[in-house]
This record gives sequence, structure tokens and C-alpha cells, in this order.
Amino acid sequence: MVRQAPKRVVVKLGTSVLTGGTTRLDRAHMVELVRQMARLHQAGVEIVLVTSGAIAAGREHLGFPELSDSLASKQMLAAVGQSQLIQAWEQLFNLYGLHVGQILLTRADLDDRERYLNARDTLQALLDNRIIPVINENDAVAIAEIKVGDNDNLSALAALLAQADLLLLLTDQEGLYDADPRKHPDAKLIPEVARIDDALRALAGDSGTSLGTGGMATKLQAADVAVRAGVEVVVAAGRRDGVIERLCRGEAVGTRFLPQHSALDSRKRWILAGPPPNGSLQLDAGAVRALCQQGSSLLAKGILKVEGQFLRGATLVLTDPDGKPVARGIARYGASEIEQMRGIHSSDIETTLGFSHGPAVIHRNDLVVL
Ligand SMILES: Nc1ncnc2c1ncn2[C@@H]1O[C@H](COP(=O)(O)OP(=O)(O)O)[C@@H](O)[C@H]1O
Ligand SMILES: N[C@@H](CCC(=O)OP(=O)(O)O)C(=O)O
Repeated sequence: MVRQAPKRVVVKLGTSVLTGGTTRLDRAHMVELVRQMARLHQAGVEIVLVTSGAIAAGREHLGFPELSDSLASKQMLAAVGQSQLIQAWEQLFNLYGLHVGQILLTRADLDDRERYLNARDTLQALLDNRIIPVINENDAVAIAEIKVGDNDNLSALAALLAQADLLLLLTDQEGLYDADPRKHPDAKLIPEVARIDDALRALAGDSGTSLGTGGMATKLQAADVAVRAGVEVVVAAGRRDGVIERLCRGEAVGTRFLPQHSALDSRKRWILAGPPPNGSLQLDAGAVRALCQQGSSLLAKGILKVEGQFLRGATLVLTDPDGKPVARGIARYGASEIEQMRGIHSSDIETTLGFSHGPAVIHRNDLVVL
């Protein structure tokens, strides 16, 4: 299939691609990847690069020191390696007359709407000035609670932040297989995925190496977030000839995940990319239908159960009567208020609470159906 060129592409390069399975950055291959990205850029495709490899580069630069496996050692390696990595990208893009701009993110930068919008503005400013944004996690400062944790998920968040239309997860395998090809040499490549479900998740294993993080499991999580926001995703081998250009032409390489919706608006993308949920509401079947099929707001009447302690403005997961997540949204009331309101008619909110923030517990503009 050859289709219209994407306007904005996020290219995620895993440690496996950058090192070619060795313990060192493979600069020769990085030049080849930059060549492809620079050509696309020249042809008018905006490129955002999400690069792993800081920890690997740090180890290499320090001459492979004997270190404990502690978080502090990894953070030290990332601090050293990130500057090596960004210098390498700057030098390589310079060969094509391009500059790079570094953005280091943590989960906390994306959870807060204002910081999210600031990061988005910086990204936009770089792109407007024909500079290649180069993103990595801010490993040197991020500890577990504020970490995204792996660059696959980070790249999905970057794709939402950048309002990209295509996300390329480039790795050391040809794509997603029906079993981990390292352990099952006869595993078969899955060329296209229309829906990510539990059966598919069961096929995706961990990283087979000590340098990569997350393996195919985190690539599926990332694809899941991105396709819900209307971004097409492809997992493919970063070492295949001309892979980035071929994928941007729509050639059938790797595993393609079809976008589920047309692109979401900015606020809805943030609801998907942003804060982890603070609580959940279980809905009756009528409310699930109204939300998922009619695009309605959530009213108090259809709420069966409230879980978690949260305030007005919290992000919530909405589930069906069996507990299966069906949507995410921003609450207009806090948990204790919803507890009092649940099951009542909207016209009784004011008499029940003594005030009202309007009839919707979650307004349709603040709601994303999964
Ligand atoms: N079903 C699967 N299909 C393909 N690869 C898989 C699968 N399950 C697990 N993997 C493993 O995921 C690895 C790629 O992930 P990872 O090592 O994190 O790479 P990267 O550094 O590119 O993110 C592969 O080398 C492979 O061993
Ligand atoms: N932020 C880390 C990489 C984390 C990560 O997810 O790595 P990978 O699985 O190789 O994409 C680094 O720069 O070393």
C-alpha cells in the first residue's frame, strides 16, 4: 500500500537499534538513519526523534566501569551518556545542515496540564524553526514515581504531544511476532493489528537483552495509547534498508497498528497521555451505551459505584458493570460529592449537594472512549 506521506512522524530508536546488539553506539548506522530522516525532512515531513541509548552511551564513554546495579549507578551513566548521545545526534544532523533541540521529559512533566502545554509549545517552536526535537526520558533525575519508565511509552506520549500522525517504533526485530523470536525461531510475523486485546498482549514478551527495556510488551502498551488517539503505529526493524522512508511511503514493512479514531483534539489527547487515573466510576449499562454509542456526557444517574479518593478535576477510569474500562475522563465533582449524587437525577444535584457544577459528572468534551 502506498499512501499519502505523513505530515509529522515520531521515530523511536531503541537501544537495540543504536547499538546493533553490541555494547557501543553504532555511529555508522546512526548516520544512515539520520540520512533517511534528513531526506524526509527535506521533502517536508516533520520529524521528532525519541532516542534511547543514554545508559549504553554512558557505559561506553566511561570505559565500561564495574558498577553496582543500583538506580544511582544507572542515573550516573544516563547523565554521562545523554550528553554523548545528544552530541552524536547534533553532529550527525549537522552533516545535512540541520540542528537538534534536546527535550528531556519525566512523567511529572506530562501529568500536569500546564507543563504538558509548555512542553508542547517548545516542541512546536522547534518544528517551526526546522529543528529536529530529540527526546529522551530525564533518567538522571527521574525516580520510579515520576518515570515513564521506558521509551516506547514515552514515544507514544511524544506522538500525542507533537500531534503526530505516525509513530515508528524501530527495534531489533522485524515487528511483532506470535511468540518471542529469540526463544521461538519459527515464530511468525503479524503484519497488521486492527485491535490490541488480551490475546495479543499474551504474545508480547519482555526484552531479550540486558540493555533494552520492556521488550514487545511496552511497544504494545505504547501502540495502544497512540492508536486510541488516532496515530498510526508501526513496529519494524531499524536495520532494514531505508526503513524510515519506506514506512513513511506506507510500504508493508513490520507490524502496522491501525489508528482507531480520527485524530483527537488537544484536550482529549492530554486525557489519554496525561495523568494516571486517580479513581474509577462503575457505570450501569445505559450509561455505557450513552457514552460509547451516543457520545453523551456522564450523568449521576448512571453511576453504580465510586472508587478512590479524588477531587474535582481528577482523571478517572470509567468501567462497565463488569469492571471493564470503557472510557477516561476528567471529573467535575470530587469523590465524596459523586458518592452522594450517584443514582440521582441531574435536576436534584443542587438540593442534594447544596451547590452545582452543572448536570454532567464528566462532560463529553472531557471524556475519551477507549
Ligand atoms: N512477540 C514478540 N515479537 C517480537 N519480539 C519480541 C516478542 N516478545 C518479546 N520480544 C523481544 O523484544 C525485544 C525488543 O525489545 P527491546 O529489547 O526492549 O528493544 P528496544 O531497545 O528496541 O526497545 C526483541 O529482541 C525480542 O526478544
Ligand atoms: N532512557 C533510557 C532508555 C530506556 C528504554 O526504554 O530503552 P529501550 O527499550 O532500548 O528503548 C536510555 O536512554 O538509556
